[in-house]
Order: sequence, then structure tokens, then C-alpha cells
Amino acid sequence: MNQSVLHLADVTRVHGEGAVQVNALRGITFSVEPGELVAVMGPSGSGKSTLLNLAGGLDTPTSGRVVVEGVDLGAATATERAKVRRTSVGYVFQDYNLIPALTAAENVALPLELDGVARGKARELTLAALEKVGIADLADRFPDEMSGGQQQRVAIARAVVGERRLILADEPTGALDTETGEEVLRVLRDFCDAGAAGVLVTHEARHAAWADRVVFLRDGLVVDESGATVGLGAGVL
Ligand SMILES: Nc1ncnc2c1ncn2[C@@H]1O[C@H](COP(=O)(O)OP(=O)(O)OP(=O)(O)O)[C@@H](O)[C@H]1O
Repeated sequence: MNQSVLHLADVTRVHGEGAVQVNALRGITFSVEPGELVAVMGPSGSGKSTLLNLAGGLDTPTSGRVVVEGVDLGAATATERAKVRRTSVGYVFQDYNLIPALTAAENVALPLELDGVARGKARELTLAALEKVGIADLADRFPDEMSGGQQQRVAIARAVVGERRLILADEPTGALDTETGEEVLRVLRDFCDAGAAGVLVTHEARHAAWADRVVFLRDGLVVDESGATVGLGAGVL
């Protein structure tokens, strides 16, 4: 059996202390396998971003285990955790988070350069990633010279460059029109079809339809889990 790319085992996360304590996650267990795209849906405050931050090693659980590509992030040293973040995990945000002073290619190459990949190799991997998202011809453009959809493609290329296998996408289509949003989701889907594992946080059922499974959160608990083509009733949201 393939090893899960992401595994959360009975994860809780309590934010704050005392009277302002919030149980953001109250015992979540789920896995994402290679090739799988899982949508996470739920009302505002249900714990979606907390889940994504834990999965990416940006936050640590109060209890439970978060395992990325076989590395238990809780048991790992800070150096090991940072390495998993750099080499296994890619983030895609609603607002792209590109660096305006860098070209598309430079934005994509940045995580590789931070990881010490030699320049020539970084350039090669960068162009391959831009090619995969269909914008290799825009490699030398700056973010403000590209449309929103093109910028989000750059962000996806940056998230997957160098064979990172876990893509965490937080409302990646939130700033895009419907058609462009669907194109971006198709790119995400393609990467998962090619073997990556993806987690897509979304409020929109029609976006979740790109996923293999949908996990519904409410008040920090998984309240439902289903295939993307069933169970998308508005009652859950
Ligand atoms: N750093 C923090 N300190 C205190 N409480 C927090 C913190 N981060 C999140 N919370 C609380 O934890 C709960 C879950 O928040 P989270 O951001 O994970 O929800 P969400 O489902 O992503 O919401 P949204 O859809 O609005 O982004 C909320 O009640 C939120 O107020």
C-alpha cells in the first residue's frame, strides 16, 4: 500500500487560554493519499485554516499526530520540520502571495534557491513547473504584468516545484472569475492526477466537485465525509 502523503491522527488544537480558549479542532483523523485531492468545507470558524496550517507544519497540534510523508511533525526537530515544509509542502493562497519585485520564474525558483538547489538546476525545474501550468512563455513577466489566473498559476508552479507532493490550497480561486477559477482548479487536479496529494479549502460546492472526497467540518469536528459527487447538500453548510 502507498504511504499516505498526509495523515492526521486524532488531532486537537486549542487556541488561546482561559476564558478566551477556543477548541479550533476537536479530534480530527484523516489521510490524503498520493493522487488524491480532498476538499475541506465548512462554515467560517469551523477550523479549516487551522487544519491547513497544521498539515503544513506552520502550527503544531495541542494533541494528536500530524504525519507528512512519513515524518511525524510533532516528534521531528525544528530543523526536520522546516525541511518537510521546504521540500514536501506547497501552499497556494487566495491572494497568490507572489513577490512583486520578482519575475514569474524568480518567484517559482525562490523555494529551490532557499533550499540550496544550484542555479542551473533551479532554472530547469522552474521552467518545467511553469510549462506544466501552461505559462512558460510568461516566465520573465512580473506579477503586475499578469492576470489573476496567470498569477495563481505561478503560485501553483511555486507550490509544486521540485517535486513537492503535498499541495495545500486555501480558497485558491477566491479572487478569480468563475472561468479562470475553474482553469486553476483543473491545474490543481492535474497535479494530483500526476501523483501529488492535495487539500483544497473551499466554500463552493462546485469547486469541491473537482475533489475525490469532501470533508465537512463544523465546530472543529468532521461531521461528514463523502465522495465529491454525492452529499453536497446545502444542509451541511
Ligand atoms: N490564533 C488564534 N487565536 C485564537 N483563536 C483562533 C486563532 N486562530 C483561529 N482561532 C479560532 O479558531 C476557530 C477556527 O478558526 P479557523 O481560522 O481555523 O476557521 P476557518 O474554518 O478557517 O474559518 P474561515 O472560513 O472564516 O477562514 C475560530 O473560532 C477562530 O476564531
